[in-house]
Amino acid sequence: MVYVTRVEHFNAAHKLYNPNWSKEQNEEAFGPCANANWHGHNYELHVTVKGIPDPDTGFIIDVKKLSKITAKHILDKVDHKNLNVDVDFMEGKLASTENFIIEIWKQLEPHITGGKLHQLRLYETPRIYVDYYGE
Ligand SMILES: Nc1nc2c(c(=O)[nH]1)N=C([C@H](O)[C@H](O)COP(=O)(O)OP(=O)(O)OP(=O)(O)O)CN2
Repeated sequence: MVYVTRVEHFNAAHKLYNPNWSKEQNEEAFGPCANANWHGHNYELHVTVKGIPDPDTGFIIDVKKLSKITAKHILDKVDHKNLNVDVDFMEGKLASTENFIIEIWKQLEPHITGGKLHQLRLYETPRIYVDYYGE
């Protein structure tokens, strides 16, 4: 089994806010990321597909095609957008990195052909990232 990874990047704005909580509770939980404090991140998304290389191409999946699939189903919807307001698949979700990666998986996984989606890694900042394996 071989694992091939394509790295993508995008910029998006968000705030961390629980609508069921008071302003004070949100500030307590999320600090400067809460309430009206919209801010942006330079996200980096690592998409890893596993499989056996095709004997004719040597590819599990052509990473150029993988990049186009990711662009169509994720990047075109989130790049330069507000995750709390503009992104249909984040509607009703708290825009944490954890929730975001789960929703990205749901959008992307059905469109991966050839290999199988193995892992997503999403960097919110160079010091904060989450991994997700679809379970
Ligand atoms: N478990 C999580 N914790 C936090 C998340 C998250 O998604 N999951 N997100 C945030 C905020 O979005 C915050 O904006 C993170 O950015 P920042 O404070 O700039 O993060 P850094 O630690 O990289 O920056 P420092 O300057 O090193 O503090 C908070 N928590």
